[in-house]
Amino acid sequence: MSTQPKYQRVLLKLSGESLMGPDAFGINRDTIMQIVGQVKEVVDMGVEVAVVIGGGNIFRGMAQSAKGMERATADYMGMMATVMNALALKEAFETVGVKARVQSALSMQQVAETYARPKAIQYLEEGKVVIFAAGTGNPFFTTDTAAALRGAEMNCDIMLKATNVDGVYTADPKKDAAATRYQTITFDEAISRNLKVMDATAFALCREQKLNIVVFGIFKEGALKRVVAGEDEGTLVHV
Ligand SMILES: Nc1ncnc2c1ncn2[C@@H]1O[C@H](COP(=O)(O)OP(=O)(O)OP(=O)(O)O)[C@@H](O)[C@H]1O
Ligand SMILES: O=c1ccn([C@@H]2O[C@H](COP(=O)(O)O)[C@@H](O)[C@H]2O)c(=O)[nH]1
Repeated sequence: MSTQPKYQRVLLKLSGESLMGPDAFGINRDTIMQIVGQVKEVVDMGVEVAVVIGGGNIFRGMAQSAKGMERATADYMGMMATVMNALALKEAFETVGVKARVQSALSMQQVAETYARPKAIQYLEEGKVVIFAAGTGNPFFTTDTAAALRGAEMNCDIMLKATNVDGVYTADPKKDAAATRYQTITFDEAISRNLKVMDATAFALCREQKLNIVVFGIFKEGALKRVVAGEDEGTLVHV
């Protein structure tokens, strides 16, 4: 019997670093195909998937050259890094037979469509994966905030933050071996404890819009499907 999804429309936030796999920067082919395979599993369940992609895998490598630059200029470079990731993701989706469209918050008409909410919703209703690139289109923000924004605009049932850790911990698990994972946590607690898994602006927008989040590890086989089916996977951040 096929698994029934708990959510009909999801906003999947993929960190740029999740595309690196074992590499030091850039996009690892096997890793991107593994991620796309997980998304295909939930598309095949009939779930509508919107993706916001980060840029850390490309942008962190340029951090040295961004030093001394105006913050806004560096941020525009960061947003352009997310466009590169979005194009790579779209190609990867098409190789496994999943129709995908890229919409960019910054206009670059030869490269991608510019973000338009009604068109994006139409694509989702048609079963296409919509990849949102260039974050919010504004410097001083992050792609986590873009994910909260697009998740609310697309009327998504949940935001799924796919990352390289398997949930929200009492402290950064990469720095504190004694940190323990929450099964669930409220937005109020996550914000007041200053947990750095997501930025405070993104948490605050999700709280205000009542858009719950599941933080989970994308490298665990079948994790996305389990999250979408409502099984116990990762950490639920809720109102
Ligand atoms: N309390 C915490 N619980 C879980 N993870 C935490 C916590 N505090 C900090 N982190 C860190 O947050 C990171 C999650 O961020 P993520 O992978 O989404 O990166 P990002 O900076 O948003 O994306 P990108 O790579 O695109 O810039 C993890 O690598 C983890 O080490
Ligand atoms: O709305 C946005 C989103 C992103 N940026 C810039 O891009 C990089 C990469 O995004 P991550 O969320 O870190 O993956 C980010 O560091 C910002 O410099 C932005 O300016 N506005």
